Amino acid sequence: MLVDRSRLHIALQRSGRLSDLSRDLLRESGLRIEAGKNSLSARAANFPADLMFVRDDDIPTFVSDGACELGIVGQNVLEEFALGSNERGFDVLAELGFGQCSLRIAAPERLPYEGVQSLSGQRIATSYPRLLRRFLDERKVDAEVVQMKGAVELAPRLEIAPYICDLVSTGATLEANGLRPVETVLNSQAVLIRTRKPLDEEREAIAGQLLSRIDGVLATKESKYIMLNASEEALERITSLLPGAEAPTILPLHGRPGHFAVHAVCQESVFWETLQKLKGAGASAILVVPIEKMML
Ligand SMILES: Nc1ncnc2c1ncn2[C@@H]1O[C@H](COP(=O)(O)OP(=O)(O)OP(=O)(O)O)[C@@H](O)[C@H]1O
Ligand SMILES: O=P(O)(O)OC[C@H]1O[C@H](OP(=O)(O)OP(=O)(O)O)[C@H](O)[C@@H]1O
Ligand SMILES: [Mg+2]
Repeated sequence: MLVDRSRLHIALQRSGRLSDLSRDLLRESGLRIEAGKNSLSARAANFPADLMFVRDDDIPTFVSDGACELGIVGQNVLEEFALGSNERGFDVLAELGFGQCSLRIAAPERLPYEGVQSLSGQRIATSYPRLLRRFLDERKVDAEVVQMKGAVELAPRLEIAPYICDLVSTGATLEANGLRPVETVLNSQAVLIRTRKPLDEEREAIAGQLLSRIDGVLATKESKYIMLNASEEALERITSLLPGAEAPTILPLHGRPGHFAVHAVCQESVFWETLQKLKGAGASAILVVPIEKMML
């Protein structure tokens, strides 16, 4: 079947750390996706979008070429790709808050390390040669970059290179291989990207619809709806304590003159400390409830 250009094409990782979370985000945005683990593509049953399940390394190319209008990929893969191309063919639309990891240089536990100059004249194994080279150049360190496709943590044991530069999140893989992180090259998370190639009017409208739903999903993840009661004198202090709430609604409480209900959408995390401060400022009957959907 040829590509249906009346639909939107979204490139997602087929199988790996970002796969389930990318699909979840689209599902939360209302797309009904019925695809088995082995499918290479899927049609959203209730939205004019087709999902393409590919290797994450291919996503920046597909989106830059316009083969897929949108894609979800880690900043690490995206920036490595961008450093190797003359023109930027994509725009980053949103940071998605999952797939957090860092590209870090690590050294064997037994090797002393006294800052980046310790890397001078040394070999460093990595799957991210361009990001690593940029890091070294910016610090005027002359080291040899050895490229590996995977299992980079094995390089010191195999005497391929004493240092490595690879993705780290918990640090468990480094520790299991007798390594410790010494430098951070890039902090990364999954991002939503779109092609810079112009879309026709119809697909621009479909993309706009999906993007506003995704914005809504991302906003609700952090947001909470707060309700509380307070006396008139305490209102100013209490509203100033509400995190990320712009214009709270203030309603008189029936049968309690001088007392009000305050309702607000807080677009930042609401911690126990905040609730304690609100209580200390005179708030009572404080309720914090999750928000299911939001369209800004
Ligand atoms: N330990 C980690 N914790 C959190 N996120 C990670 C971690 N390792 C990698 N990631 C993020 O998830 C992305 C995908 O990682 P994964 O290991 O599934 O990639 P891959 O093996 O290259 O997969 P593919 O088969 O698609 O090429 C990485 O590019 C990075 O953005
Ligand atoms: O700091 P940690 O939590 O231990 O995570 C780090 C590991 O995660 C990634 O590999 P992954 O497990 O995704 O396998 P891969 O080799 O297939 O990329 C990365 O390449 C590290 O090896
Ligand atoms: Mg890959």
